[in-house]
Amino acid sequence: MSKILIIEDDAAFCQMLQKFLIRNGYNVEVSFTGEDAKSKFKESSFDLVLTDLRLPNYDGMQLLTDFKEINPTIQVIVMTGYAEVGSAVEAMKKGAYDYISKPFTPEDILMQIKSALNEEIAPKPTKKSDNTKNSQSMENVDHEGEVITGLSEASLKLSEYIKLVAPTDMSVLITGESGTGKEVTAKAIHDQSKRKEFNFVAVDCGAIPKEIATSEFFGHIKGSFTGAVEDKIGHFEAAHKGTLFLDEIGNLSYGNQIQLLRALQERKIKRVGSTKEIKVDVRIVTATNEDLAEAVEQGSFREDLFHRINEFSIETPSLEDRYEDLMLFANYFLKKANTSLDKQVQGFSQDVVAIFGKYHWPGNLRELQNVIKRAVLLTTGDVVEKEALPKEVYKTKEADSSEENFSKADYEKEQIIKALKQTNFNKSKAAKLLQITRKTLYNKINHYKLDL
Ligand SMILES: Nc1ncnc2c1ncn2[C@@H]1O[C@H](COP(=O)(O)OP(=O)(O)OP(=O)(O)O)[C@@H](O)[C@H]1O
Repeated sequence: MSKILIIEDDAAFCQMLQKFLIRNGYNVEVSFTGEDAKSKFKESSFDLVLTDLRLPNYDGMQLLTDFKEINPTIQVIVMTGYAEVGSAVEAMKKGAYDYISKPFTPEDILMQIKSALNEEIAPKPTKKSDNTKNSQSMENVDHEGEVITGLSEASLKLSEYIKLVAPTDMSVLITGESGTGKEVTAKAIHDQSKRKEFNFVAVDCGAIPKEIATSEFFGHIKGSFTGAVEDKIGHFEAAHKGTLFLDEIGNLSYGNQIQLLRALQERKIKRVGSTKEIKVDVRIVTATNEDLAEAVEQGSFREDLFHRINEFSIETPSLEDRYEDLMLFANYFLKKANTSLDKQVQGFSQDVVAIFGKYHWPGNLRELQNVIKRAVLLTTGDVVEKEALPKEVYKTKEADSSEENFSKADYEKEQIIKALKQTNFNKSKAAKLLQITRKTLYNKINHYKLDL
């Protein structure tokens, strides 16, 4: 049985990966820090190392060099963020076998491991969702994501809009704060459309370096540039007859916006290095947590493209706006965490329910999900207790005397003005800086009657 060492500081992710690999017949050890990994590596012999490059208090590249010094034949696969391709290439120069960009599917990592260990690779299933790999993450290892509809007015309205627009071919712009379920909404539109038998291709425009965006969108042919070692289809072709979901569309460079607009208008694309036009039939769904209309006014987003992608718009509500659904989501995330971490936590203590109700959840559903997953990991009893929650969830709004409120208000006002100045009065960016939602920022601007 081959022995694998995983080094990753995200404990929950690490354990999920460990379980998945154990289920696939490997002997797996994990380390959350570089120091620990090094001592484990010295003590016992491994066939393969799977390591993150960014580790607390340890340079991942140095760790790779150390491993290679101890055992020059060790196979190392590095896990990187999409934007870190440069360091991945450097890692390979230092002897890493390969790199894999996060998020990745379980099948992808399994294939790479098998290939590194020279094991036989089973043929990939040919189901339609194969091309949707960008939209999947390790979250899908243990649990097929369900979509919770919710019963609050805001949730019902969201479902109604999805139902209404899904069967049409209209392009949809989904706006909403970070973590409110924009991608889930885009997928629901696809699943309820006549395109559902074809691919849903999700692309995070914020994570694609602008130099490679053209080839990512439209593909390339072998030899068209250094590194184009074989023909590659782009996201447009992959989404043919299906749905192309462009997340964080506001992050596209101006040049890429022009290319995108042209492809949408002409419904034809050309791969980089090729003169052949290829017809594509894609429905476009986009998402942003920026104020695109403001970006248009400021000249950083093209107005023609804005209208082209915004035939219909949907706003995903913040968790604050769907508070009636909070425990519905909490219980669902508990079930999901139990499944992925192999735990049997039954519920939440009264204290925790009260804390959840008071907290304003700036990171919305994603934050709720992360808080619950972490809490499930830390819980040894039947129910999640306050101690398993991160402090910031229950340490808010505790000081409530009017004097404190007064000085707090002054301080808050000052911070808001400072953040707005710092971001050139871009409210989305200022809200991000202040770690509050855009809506909360607008409310506070009104509340303090700030004249901007
Ligand atoms: N209706 C829902 N039912 C179940 N889970 C949901 C639902 N909506 C969102 N989630 C979960 O909440 C998390 C955040 O959702 P999603 O990624 O769609 O948000 P987002 O708005 O696209 O985030 P970002 O702005 O950061 O890209 C995901 O893990 C998703 O599975």
